[in-house]
Amino acid sequence: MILAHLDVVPAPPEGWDVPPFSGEERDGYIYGRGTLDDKSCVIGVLQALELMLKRGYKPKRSFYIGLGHDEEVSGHNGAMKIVERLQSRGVKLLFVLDEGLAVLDGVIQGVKRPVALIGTTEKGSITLNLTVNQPPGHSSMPPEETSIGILSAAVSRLERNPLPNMFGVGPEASMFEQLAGEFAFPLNVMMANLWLFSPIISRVLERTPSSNAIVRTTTAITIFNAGVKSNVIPRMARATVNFRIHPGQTVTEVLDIVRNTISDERVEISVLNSFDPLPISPFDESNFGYQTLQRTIHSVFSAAPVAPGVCIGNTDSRHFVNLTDSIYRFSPFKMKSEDLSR
Ligand SMILES: CCCCCCCC/C=C\CCCCCCCC(=O)N[C@@H](CCSC)C(=O)O
Repeated sequence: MILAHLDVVPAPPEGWDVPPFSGEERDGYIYGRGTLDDKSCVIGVLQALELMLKRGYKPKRSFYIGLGHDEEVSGHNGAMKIVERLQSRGVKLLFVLDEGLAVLDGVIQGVKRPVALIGTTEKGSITLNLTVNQPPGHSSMPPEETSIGILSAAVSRLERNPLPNMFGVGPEASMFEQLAGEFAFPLNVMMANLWLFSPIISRVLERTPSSNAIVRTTTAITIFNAGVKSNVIPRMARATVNFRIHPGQTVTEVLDIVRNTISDERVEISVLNSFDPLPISPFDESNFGYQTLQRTIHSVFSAAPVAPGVCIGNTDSRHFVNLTDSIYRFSPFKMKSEDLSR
């Protein structure tokens, strides 16, 4: 089954080089909200179908295409409905391919050649609302601590105390072991001997946001709200925090750590949504899905070695776990380090 999604996150009008829905082509790039996530995969799938139809191609086995329309808001009415329908028909899938990792070109420090990473698992996620309620008042007679001050301190504690570096206890270690030969000396030796060098490698990886994301559960403060008037101390302050959970941890473990870090009963913690990291899909030589994907990647990006990786973002494919144990996340485009912020 091949998945992609049509929806995009909202586009604020300001801050764009070109209008966000123009799809303008400039210097070899298509600009527009959702170009990478996930229009490129949608168009890739549709163009491939069109080409196969034109050529009268007859596939050896049947396959499904699933195009979701609400991936960015958890896929409740898209992917989840597709899964329900397939389950009601008793369908089992050989493998699922969805968006995800890509051909990384200069993204992994120390690796010269572009490398294709197939996401064989996906991080979990937990989103929390932190709320502080304190008596409101006039700014001329402020109390020692306000709802805003208490919440800011809690949020700051979360940022200053990241969750532990878990490198070596998760599947990201397999990625570095398989790519060891791509690094120059002495990194190649270190990557091939993680049993000895993982303490050093783990410290290096946490220095940049993209590699930090694969060694730990990350903490991102995404919404912060309080106050409506400059001379009024508000009753309520609220922040939303999103954690992406490393495959070696669970929602429950993360929640316990967060409670201990905040350690302030005035901060009410409520869970907006959560799910554990996804199971690791097989990537051995006998696995049909992984091997098919690897062969196909080689035929298009011939210079790129292929390795399994951890998808740091979430995809619709997580809803398919009861239909197959083989779920792969790969978007067929090259990504450079400057593209990571796009
Ligand atoms: C050693 C360095 C490795 C660095 C790896 C970084 C590679 C980054 C490449 C791709 C990014 C992955 C993106 C996956 C697709 C994410 C899609 C998405 O945004 N999904 C939403 C879903 C929301 S569901 C509530 C999300 O927020 O994750």
